[in-house]
Formats: sequence, C-alpha cells, structure tokens
Amino acid sequence: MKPRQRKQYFRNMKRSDDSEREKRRKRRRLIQELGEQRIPYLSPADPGFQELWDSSYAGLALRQSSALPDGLHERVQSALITLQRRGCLLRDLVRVRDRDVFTAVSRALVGQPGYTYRYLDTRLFTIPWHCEGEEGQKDEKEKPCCDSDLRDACKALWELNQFFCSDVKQQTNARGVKRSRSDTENSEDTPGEGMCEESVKDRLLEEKQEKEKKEEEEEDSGQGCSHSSPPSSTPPPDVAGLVQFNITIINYMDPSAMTQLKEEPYYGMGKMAVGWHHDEDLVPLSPVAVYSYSCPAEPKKEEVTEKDVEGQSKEKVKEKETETEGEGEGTSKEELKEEREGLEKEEVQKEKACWRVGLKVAWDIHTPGLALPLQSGDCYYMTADLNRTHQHCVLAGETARFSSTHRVVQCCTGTLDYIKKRCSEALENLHTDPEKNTKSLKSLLPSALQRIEDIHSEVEFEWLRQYWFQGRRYARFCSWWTKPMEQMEKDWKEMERMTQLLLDVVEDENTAQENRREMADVLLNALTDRQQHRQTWRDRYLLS
Ligand SMILES: O=C(O)CCC(=O)C(=O)O
Ligand SMILES: [Fe+2]
Repeated sequence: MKPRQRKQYFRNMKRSDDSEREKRRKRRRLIQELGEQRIPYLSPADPGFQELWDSSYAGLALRQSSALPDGLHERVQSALITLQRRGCLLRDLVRVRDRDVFTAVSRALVGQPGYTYRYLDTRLFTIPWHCEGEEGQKDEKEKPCCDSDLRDACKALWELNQFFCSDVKQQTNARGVKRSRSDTENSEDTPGEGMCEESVKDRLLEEKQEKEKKEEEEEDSGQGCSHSSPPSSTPPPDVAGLVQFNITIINYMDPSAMTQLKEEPYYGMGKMAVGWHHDEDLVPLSPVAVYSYSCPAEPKKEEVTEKDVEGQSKEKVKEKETETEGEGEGTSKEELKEEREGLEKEEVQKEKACWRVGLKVAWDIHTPGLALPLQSGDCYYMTADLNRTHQHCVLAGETARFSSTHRVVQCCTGTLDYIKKRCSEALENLHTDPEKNTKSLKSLLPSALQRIEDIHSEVEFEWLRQYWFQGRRYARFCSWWTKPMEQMEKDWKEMERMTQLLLDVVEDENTAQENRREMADVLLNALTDRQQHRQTWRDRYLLS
C-alpha cells in the first residue's frame, strides 16, 4: 500500500467505525419504531402469491424434484450423506460486524480443483470434484487425493453441477426472465450468513433510510449507478451459451440439534437456518442453483415420511372437527372464529414444518416477502440480478436438511494458480549468488519493493492464515491442498527473508540517503500493516 493509500485506508477504517456507531444508534431508534409490527409475506396458499412472484421475484425459478433424473437424486443424496458421515461438514467461523461467529449450518466447499470461495472474511478451500472419465485428481505425488468413497461423492456433485449448467440456461431462455420493478434500485451487501441478534431486526427500515440518502448523494454527484463493474479479468458468467458453475457450497443442518435458531424478525417467517444475505464473491449477474434434500436426522425418525407428517396434521384437524360436532348444541359466531383461527394456526404450523427459502427485495419495506416451501429433491434458481436486488434466507423445517448451492465464483484472485503466479513474481526479485551462497535483492525500486511487500501480505493473510485457520481441517479427508500450501509456506519464508534483506539495506549507512528514506517508508508501512493484521488473526485464533 502506498502511503497515500494507507492514510486513506485508515481514514476509511475510522469512517466505518463512526458509521457503525451511527448505524447502531439508528438501529436502536428504529427497533423502537418497528415495535411488534411485521411486514406481510406470502406463501403458496395465500391469494396473490403467484402475482407477487411474477411481479417482484421474477428471477426466482422453482424446479420440482421430478425435473431431475431419478438416478441423479439417488447419487446426489447418497453423496451428501457420505460427506456428512465422514465428518466433512463443519461450521464455519465467520466475521460479522467485527465479531467472530459460528454459522448455524455446517458446510463444505466442493468444486474446481484449486478454487476457493471467500465469504464473511473466511476463505473456504475446495475439495475437488471429479469429472467424468477421469481417474480422480491426483496430488503432486500422483496419488489420488481422496479415497474412493469421497471421490464418488464429489463426482455425483459434479454430475449435478453439469445438470444445473444446462438446465439453468434452458429455464432462463424458456421463461425469459422478466425484469422486476426493483431492477432500477441499488443494493449494497448487508451482512450475511451468520447474521445475528439485533442486526437483522432493524436492517430493513435502516436500508430504506440508507437508500434514500444514497439516492440523494447520487443525484448530487450525477451518478446513476453505484455498483462496480466486474474486474476485466473476470470471465463472463455464460460462455458459449452455458452457465459455468465452478463450485458448490454444501450446507447441512439438523434443527433438532440446534437450540438457538434466530426468529426471522421482519416478517415473522419462523426460525432461520441462514439469515438474510446476498451471496458474495460471485461473477456479477451469474445465477445460483440450489438442490434441497430434507432427510430424517435420527434413525428412529426414518419411518416418518413427509406424507405421514401431512397425514398427522390432517388427523388433528379432523379430531377438532369431530370434537366441535360432538358438542351438538350448534356453534356460536365466536366459537366459529376461534375454530377458524385454530385451523389457520395449524396451516401455519404445517407450512413451517417444511424447509423454505425466504426472499425479500433489498431496500424495500413495502413489497411483501416471499416464502417458498421446498420438498425434498426440489431445486430453485436465482437468476438475472435477483441476488443483487434481493436478499434471501433459509427457514428451518422440522427435519434435517442438506443443500448443494452451485455458484459461479469470481476466480481472478481466488485460485491456487493465481497466487502461485504472484509468489513467483515476488521471488523473482531474490538473487542467489551460487558461489558465495548469499542472497540479495535485485531491484530496490520503491514501486517494485511495494509490490513484493503487498504479495507477501496477500500470501500470509489471504492464504496461509486462512488455510491454517479453517482450510486444513479438510486435510484429513483430502490431500489436494497439502503440498501446494507447504510450498506456499516456503515461498512466504523467502519473502520474510526478502523483508529482512530490505531492512539491511535501509539500515546500511552506505545506502544513498534519498533512496533510504523511500525504502524505509515502504518497509515501515508493510511492517505496521502486517503487525495489525497479525493481531487480528491472533484474536481470531484465540476465539476459535
Ligand atoms: O440452503 C439454501 O437453500 C441456500 C443457502 C444459502 O443461501 C447459502 O449457502 O448462501
Ligand atoms: Fe445464499
């Protein structure tokens, strides 16, 4: 970071502290205003549900389980169970509003070898999936990186991915995604998964205020649009007519094992497994495809099928009817009203037994929310700019449930190939004298030194520490990352060496005075930044 950038960085940090405080104050005030009020939301049984979907949630598509080949369901479901049985699904420690929290759902990232996915300050490393006809990914010693059980599981997820790649495209073409009225609105990422307590409660009203403020600012500056364009190296989401999903995050949660699920606070939709969020780190406008598999958690629950659950609640309704009839003497208006309310409650209960995805328009407290129930095997797609203009959450049902969420992750700075290239670039500046076996820096140009120190920090904080923190927990099942990370650690040690060499130059009285000052600047900035970041990571380790 250049000194000017550094100042800006700290100024921004201070500003974001101030705005956090300001937001908290606003939040408290708004919570009071909102009181017990709830914003309406619609479910399939409500009149106007389809119209609302068409008008305000047009980028959402449901694919019922029957759209997938039977064999694929079986393979995918058994793959998900394998991942869970093998202990691959773990709760992530993510950062939300300067705090480290565990996600309620357990997760694993499966996808293109060497890819990572970054969300809420946490980088996940892929368990590689295996393509048709391939023997299985080999690690550097040419041994398969996972055992055959896991390989088959990942292969099934790759197959599902292939299905989604072509099906999403067809669905989008067939339907011709209508532009929702929110298309012209701006959105900003709000804290996502793992979002907790007071944070969700007030966000909606706050969003409205922020949006108004933003619009004013934009009018002032004459800008129409505030979201940034994709980096130029980002491939388009759809190459040659195909959507290229490159990773999937597997989610798992058994609600009976969770004691503290948060209530959805704006609409009263029920308990949330994943709080309101936009998906992060995706190629702009790329779709997301989700496979939902609800399964009985405990062996003893295995006999209770969804049909049984439905049957049971019908039984109860019947019992009620019988009781009322049994009273014989005719029913008063009040009694009828109570009766109806009782039945409505039953309906709501029944609806909440099912897992659902909840959607809302970002920056909007007028459009009703949407709650879409998902039967086991159902899939849904979020297409066009739904993920940008809307937020989604996952509402827990009664059974345990897996989901496989396929995405087109930005790969410009998140792949092993990318970071390896960066390391080589930095190490090119290190010269080894073969005779004396001493090392020295080739270029002492401040811009070159700056670039190297930036790479040094990137390797340490975006890769090594992220890997030590959460990534290497997968090494037990899959050796794919082990060697590359060892190599990266060696490269990092060389970079530490280079920083030491730079210090030697700066301390050397024979170095020209003018250059010394500039070099010292670069060095001091890098060291101060790293010291701060290292402290943040120490705190994270202590909490984990
Ligand atoms: O499980 C789902 O249906 C979606 C989960 C989700 O939103 C996510 O993982 O980002
Ligand atoms: Fe999501």
